Amino acid sequence: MALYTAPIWLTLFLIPLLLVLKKMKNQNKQLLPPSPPKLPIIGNLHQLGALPHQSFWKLSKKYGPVMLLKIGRIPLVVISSAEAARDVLKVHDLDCCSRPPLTGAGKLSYNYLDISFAPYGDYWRHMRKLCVIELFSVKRVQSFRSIREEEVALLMNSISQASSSALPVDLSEKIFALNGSMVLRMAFGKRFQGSHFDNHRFEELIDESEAVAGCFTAEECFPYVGWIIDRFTGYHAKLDRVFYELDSFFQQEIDDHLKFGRTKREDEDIIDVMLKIEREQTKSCFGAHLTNDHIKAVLMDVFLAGVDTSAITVIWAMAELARNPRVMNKVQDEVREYIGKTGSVTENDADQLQYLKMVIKETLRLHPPAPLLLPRETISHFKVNGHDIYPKTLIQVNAWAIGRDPKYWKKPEEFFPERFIDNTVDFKGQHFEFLSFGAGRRSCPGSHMGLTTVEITLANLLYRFNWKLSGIKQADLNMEEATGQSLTISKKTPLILVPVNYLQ
Ligand code: HEM
Repeated sequence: MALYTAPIWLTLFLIPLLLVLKKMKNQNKQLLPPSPPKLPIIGNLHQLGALPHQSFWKLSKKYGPVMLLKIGRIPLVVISSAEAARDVLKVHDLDCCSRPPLTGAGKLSYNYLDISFAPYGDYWRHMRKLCVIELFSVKRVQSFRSIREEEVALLMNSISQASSSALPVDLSEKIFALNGSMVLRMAFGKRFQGSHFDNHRFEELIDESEAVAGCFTAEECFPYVGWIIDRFTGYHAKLDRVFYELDSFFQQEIDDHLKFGRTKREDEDIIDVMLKIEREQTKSCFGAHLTNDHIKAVLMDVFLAGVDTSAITVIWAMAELARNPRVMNKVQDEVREYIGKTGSVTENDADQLQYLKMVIKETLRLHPPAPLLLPRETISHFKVNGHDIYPKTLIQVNAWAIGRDPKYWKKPEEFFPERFIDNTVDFKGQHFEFLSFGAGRRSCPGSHMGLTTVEITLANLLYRFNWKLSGIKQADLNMEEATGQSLTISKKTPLILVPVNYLQ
């Protein structure tokens, strides 16, 4: 009996042991992406630099297009080629279409009730669908047309005054203010000039919100000790202040819209639309009722995603044109020939200007406002280029580096809009060498609104004025990127140009 039981016990012991050993062997076979050397505790944090997309680009030349970094305890995979971007944003889109739970984003989005920062799931799907249909559709964008045309006309008048005295204008300031006004009017249906909450404070608030929303706290990167750094930098106090200011502002606007006797407007603003949905909704929409917090979270998205991105694009475009007179003359000829002497460019006109569209494309290739898109978080395990990527990994796609890669672009550093003649490559999410609006499930739903704003602004600036540099040569125009921003990157120094009236 003992003779036979011994092998049975042995087998019962051996099988689990073999299984454990096999699992360990498989685990050893896992192929993580190459990594630059790390330091204890901080990992690769010291290699991020002031402009992470540029640092990642340099590192990727040595460590490849799929590269693993550690930011404290957080694993981060940086994607730097069109092929790997296709794998991540198309083939494995579903495996990595969530967003990391960032403290700042969580607070400013009323615990992820928005679209941009909400984790992937039913709620995000419903909310995104609702906003795509109700807020970002071609019809809705069209309904805001008069706002854009009026605001652009006001800007042209103010530049015209400066031009009559041959004064230089700070175009960066003016373009940010223009976009701020447009978004405020689209969201709240009124202008804020001269009030306590004027454009200047609004712009500051957007910058401050982006700075606290788009980054990890030290506590998230370094558990146990990070909170000391956060206390030292005043992160939470800053976040609370920004949240309080925006929240009271949004609440007041919602209350004003709910006031009895408010005159009904023909063109609904974003609060009108959201309040209508709140009134008419069926409970099944989100499994819960749409509340004021949902509305405020969407407003937050519209402000954070909608103001900076379009303004940054217009400013880079004007900077590139100012140092490329050949392109400047060609695009101005196109606009002026098409418009004649009518005095201004309408949105219908702007839509017909093919070379202008190429100028915008070329600007977005070289200067994508969100150079690393928005961070994604993986939901499940998958492989890219044979490398294992595990759940809860942060993914950043370096759209900026891919847009400058000589593998896909001839003379990539040159501002040459003609590269898009007879070229089907576009930024609509199907060509992974050109990712200014992202791709896949989390791609930008506001691209039509953004592009319409950029086109009408640029077309009028180019039609109404000739532009001269203020006391510097073209080659000396500062084209550096600003540091200290988190989600979007703008031009470092203000763009100062001298306007000369074309229509005397
Ligand atoms: C030139 C203008 C714009 C550019 C270049 C731009 C670019 C982007 C990029 C790169 C992303 C991230 C995509 C990804 O993670 O794959 C994004 C997301 C987003 N954008 Fe835009 N954007 C622009 C204008 C706008 C406007 C005007 C709005 C709305 C008013 C908007 C709303 C959003 C929202 C809500 C998301 C988050 C989508 C999600 O997570 O599901 N964007 N945008």
